[in-house]
Amino acid sequence: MAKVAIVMGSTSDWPTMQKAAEMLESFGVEYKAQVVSAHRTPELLTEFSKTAETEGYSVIIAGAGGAAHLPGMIAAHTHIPVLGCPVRSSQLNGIDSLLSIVQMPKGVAVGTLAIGEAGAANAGLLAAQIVALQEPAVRDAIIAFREKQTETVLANGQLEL
Ligand SMILES: Nc1c(C(=O)O)ncn1[C@@H]1O[C@H](COP(=O)(O)O)[C@@H](O)[C@H]1O
Repeated sequence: MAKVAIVMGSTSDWPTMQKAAEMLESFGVEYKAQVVSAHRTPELLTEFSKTAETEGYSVIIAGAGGAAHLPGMIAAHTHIPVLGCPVRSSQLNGIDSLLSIVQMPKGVAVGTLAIGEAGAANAGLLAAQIVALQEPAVRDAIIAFREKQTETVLANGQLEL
């Protein structure tokens, strides 16, 4: 089965990025999580990005906060799709992370998700949807998840006002 890489700039990002991991687990998608920083471990970033394909990854989820150059720098080194997760920062509440990730120059793409845990969860969902193009079992699990979600919302929406 295709693997998903979850990388993050710091261990402090894990509570957010864990939401991506949980989503992938719920669909039975194999993943590996690790810390890689464009700023603090630049050589590891280059090695990780250049070997991602031979390591069997088909999607990379990259989360970082503040000056969040990680997703863009990974995308610069590989053609594998990169999903960028802006982690909420303490100073600017994640607006800095979002703007750092989303404003890529034409020709190098990062698919940017929303700030924080919901965005990270959706990165896991989107990565699973990409994997599902080749994996019928994952496709079935995603369809079942969406149907159950719709049923729950409809059931909970019966308010007596
Ligand atoms: N934005 C980046 C990068 C990068 O983009 O390469 N490396 C670390 N960081 C971010 O710095 C924040 C604070 O990190 P610490 O909590 O370790 O001080 C984290 O949100 C991390 O993603």
